[in-house]
Amino acid sequence: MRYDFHMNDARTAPVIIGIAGGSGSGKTTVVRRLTASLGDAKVSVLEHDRYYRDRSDLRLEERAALNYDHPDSLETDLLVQHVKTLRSGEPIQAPQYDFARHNRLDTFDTVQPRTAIIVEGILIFADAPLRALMDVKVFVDADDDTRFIRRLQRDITERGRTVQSVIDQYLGSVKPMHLEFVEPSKRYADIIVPRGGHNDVAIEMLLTLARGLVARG
Ligand SMILES: Nc1ncnc2c1ncn2[C@@H]1O[C@H](COP(=O)(O)OP(=O)(O)O)[C@@H](O)[C@H]1O
Ligand SMILES: O=c1ccn([C@@H]2O[C@H](COP(=O)(O)O)[C@@H](O)[C@H]2O)c(=O)[nH]1
Repeated sequence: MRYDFHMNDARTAPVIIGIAGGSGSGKTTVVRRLTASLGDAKVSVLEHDRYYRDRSDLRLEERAALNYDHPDSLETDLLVQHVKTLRSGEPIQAPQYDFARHNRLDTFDTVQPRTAIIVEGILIFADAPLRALMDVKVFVDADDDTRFIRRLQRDITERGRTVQSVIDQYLGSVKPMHLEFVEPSKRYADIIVPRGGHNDVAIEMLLTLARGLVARG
């Protein structure tokens, strides 16, 4: 079978796979399965989350009150530049982000150019220049209540939040921004994975596609 998408047949550039979906939908789970299937040596992952803007100008309480689900909260231009750099075969310095303190760290991770570049995040399909770089666009879907429950558990155990703060943030910004920006961006997906990161049939099909693309690289 031949996969054309919008890429050249004589591929030398890496295949760029976008994994989008609402918060708690299972994106990270899908990325892990792709990485395990293709092999660490062939895959680099760039999380859009790394590119939340630096707001050291604000106090922690002020940063905690910001809307982190609007596209303007992210430095997407820098991510676009980094994806282009990786595509041209050069490594990049990806920013590190501290979710507990809602701020960029002043340390970076070196990300190497590899055969497959996975770009992951809630808002990656909401940005036209970023979308244009992707060869395959996957949207991981899950019911809103399921996503909220997962987020509640994750934010309390991993991101230092209280139950009330997760509820307030969800109702104040996560849910309205999801409806305004994330859900409508699903229309750009080539593949939609229903029921999140543990949908074995859908994920197996995605892995077969990805292995085929990487083998051509
Ligand atoms: N289909 C599923 N059924 C049950 N738990 C799931 C499923 N998909 C993901 N999870 C769990 O839900 C949590 C959030 O998934 P994750 O992949 O981190 O979401 P995201 O990266 O989209 O925020 C994780 O603890 C993960 O193990
Ligand atoms: O400082 C921050 C930055 C982001 N968030 C929230 O993170 C999620 C996106 O992460 P997922 O892993 O996709 O859930 C987004 O909904 C932001 O609300 C934050 O709380 N604080």
